[in-house]
Amino acid sequence: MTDPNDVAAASASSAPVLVAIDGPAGSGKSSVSKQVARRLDYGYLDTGAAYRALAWLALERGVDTADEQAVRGVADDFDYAISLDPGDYWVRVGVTDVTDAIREPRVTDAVSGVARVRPVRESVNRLFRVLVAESGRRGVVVEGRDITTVVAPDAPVRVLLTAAPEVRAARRSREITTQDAAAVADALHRRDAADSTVVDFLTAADGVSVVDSTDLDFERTVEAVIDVVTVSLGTPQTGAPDGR
Ligand SMILES: Nc1ncnc2c1ncn2[C@@H]1O[C@H](COP(=O)(O)OP(=O)(O)O)[C@@H](O)[C@H]1O
Ligand SMILES: Nc1ccn([C@@H]2O[C@H](COP(=O)(O)OP(=O)(O)O)[C@@H](O)[C@H]2O)c(=O)n1
Repeated sequence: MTDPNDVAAASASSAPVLVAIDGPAGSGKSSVSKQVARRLDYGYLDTGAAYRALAWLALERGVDTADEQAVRGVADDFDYAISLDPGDYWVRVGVTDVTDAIREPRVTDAVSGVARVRPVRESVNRLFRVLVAESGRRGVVVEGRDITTVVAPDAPVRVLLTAAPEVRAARRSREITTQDAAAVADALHRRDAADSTVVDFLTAADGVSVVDSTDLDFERTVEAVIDVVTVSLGTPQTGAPDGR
């Protein structure tokens, strides 16, 4: 895990503009954030991938994710890397590419157990801040559950991306073809319930703008988030010409 001393060194370098996006499972955080980052020519940081990669590593090692002490042991030896390029997304643990493996249902089922361990959260949060500070980007879209409240409460742009539970479950079940829709919906609601005991990502904190995508298609959701960025930063945001 990252040396806390790295944080001071990292924060001394020029700080990218942060767009913080939180929300429940299936609200569109990853896909919308990635597209917003492309449009603005910003970096993109998927924070959930770190918790998923840690859960993957715990499963690889046969560690019971209900055992906090054992999970902390795995986190102490977590060689993690993630791409912040929205056009080239990958996640690695050591030399292993785990980009696809961390989306497997067995990992999804285990991830909340890992995410509820406080020292693990503190440790990955330090890592996120270093990744952003060292990104070399003029801005980074960071998405997760506690970005607007814990990881980057001072971010100039803070968004809570929501959608009705049945809409989120339907979106996720269209992606997962190895499980039936009822099982996917059940797993999603159970995970939200477990996760929301640790951080509140269902109500907007003060100063956080809500984008409800229940009745918006993907494109309109991206535009709604870019509108929040424009209003929050006070200038129209122009990104890369190939950002669309
Ligand atoms: N506004 C939207 N309308 C329809 N589908 C959407 C919308 N936003 C996201 N999606 C789709 O819903 C699915 C879940 O989105 P995802 O970005 O993985 O959500 P999250 O990261 O919040 O779990 C993806 O297949 C995505 O393409
Ligand atoms: N900032 C974050 C991001 C994710 N997580 C945890 O990581 C898990 C996976 O996050 P994710 O963003 O990949 O989940 P999806 O909503 O994309 O399915 C969540 O279910 C939470 O347990 C968290 O606790 N805090």
